[in-house]
Amino acid sequence: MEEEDDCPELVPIDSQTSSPARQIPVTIITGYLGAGKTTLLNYILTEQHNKRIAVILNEFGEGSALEKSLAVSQAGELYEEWLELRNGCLCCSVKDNGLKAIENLMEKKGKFDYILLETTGLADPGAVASMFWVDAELGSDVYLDGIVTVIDAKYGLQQLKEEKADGLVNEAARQVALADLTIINKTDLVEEEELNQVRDTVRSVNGLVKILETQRSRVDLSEVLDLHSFDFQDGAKLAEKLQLVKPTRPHLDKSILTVTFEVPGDLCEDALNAFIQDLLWEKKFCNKAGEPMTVIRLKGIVSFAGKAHQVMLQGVHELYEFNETPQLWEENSHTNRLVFIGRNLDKNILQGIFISTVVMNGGKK
Ligand SMILES: Nc1nc2c(ncn2[C@@H]2O[C@H](COP(=O)(O)OP(=O)(O)OP(=O)(O)O)[C@@H](O)[C@H]2O)c(=O)[nH]1
Ligand SMILES: [Zn+2]
Repeated sequence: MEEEDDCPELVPIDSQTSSPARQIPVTIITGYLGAGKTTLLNYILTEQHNKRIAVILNEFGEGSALEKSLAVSQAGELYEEWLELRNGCLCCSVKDNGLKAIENLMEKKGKFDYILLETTGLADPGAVASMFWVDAELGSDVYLDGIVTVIDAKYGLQQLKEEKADGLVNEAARQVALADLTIINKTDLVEEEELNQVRDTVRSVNGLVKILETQRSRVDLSEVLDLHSFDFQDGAKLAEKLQLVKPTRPHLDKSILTVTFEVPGDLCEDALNAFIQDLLWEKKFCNKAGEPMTVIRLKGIVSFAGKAHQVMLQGVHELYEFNETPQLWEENSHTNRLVFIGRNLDKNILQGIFISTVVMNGGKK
């Protein structure tokens, strides 16, 4: 988000003043136009009766000063709340009004157990995800549980392949790149062969993502809710997952893909900050063709010199953070694992820069 720069500095609120209430998970449901997002929401609402679920049928990301509604469902009843997204910087507008609206609503209607947020088909879920993430540090009532991307089995491939003018990132592919879970929906409309192509293409973009296949978005709810995708308490789970990631081969032109590498040793924290900022913010690193590498999603488990615990690295767009996990390193087996999802990524170049600038002693023992 270019607008980021215009945001006022946020000052941490004294966390002592707010009671240490349980945080409420937010799942972002995204996906291209007509893929089946609303169908999924409705399915979850009818299936899930034990949770008080708030649904934000919102068009965050469109950026215009329109009135937006916030629908809350409880035991089959639907409340609707209107909120106004004032003009101005998108991230501030979404952050201030979106989060405030949720918090106001909770004050009025009591706490929810869960929040589902449907973005518009063309929205960049990264921008929406950022609002919850940034606020987490400020002691927000809510936290981001995961990003779910619904894909149309029939038109998904075409949508993923569409080339954007001026080399802009294809929105459908970006949604897949950011997803923690993808749901390939409308499988009734395609033959096996076509479905395989969609699945392979999704996998080619995102080597980490879990893929489900559905009709009418009917999923096992336990596979969609409470993913804890950003939960650093669960560092072991991410470490395990990262080990299984395979680098992907591009299926699409100008495509987004996943690269991953494993490097032994300890890292210098300042150097890692510099590396990530050069990569995410400055776009300083280029592939062999001289095109700047663009990272949309970043995950890792790393070892900082002098720290006994494993550290989780998470990045969405231009935001990233490190968090110490409860996991301790085993003696002499400090292995840094990183996964990058983005465009124009060249694994060898990236790994080379990483080893020479971030790993202590340039990776030499
Ligand atoms: N054949 C078929 N149609 C489906 C399936 N799932 C949803 N649909 C239909 O596809 C259309 C779009 O579904 P929605 O759930 O509204 O999709 P959406 O992603 O919310 O759409 P937008 O909000 O407009 O971007 C509706 O007419 C659904 O009834 C499916 O599995 N098979
Ligand atoms: Zn919809």
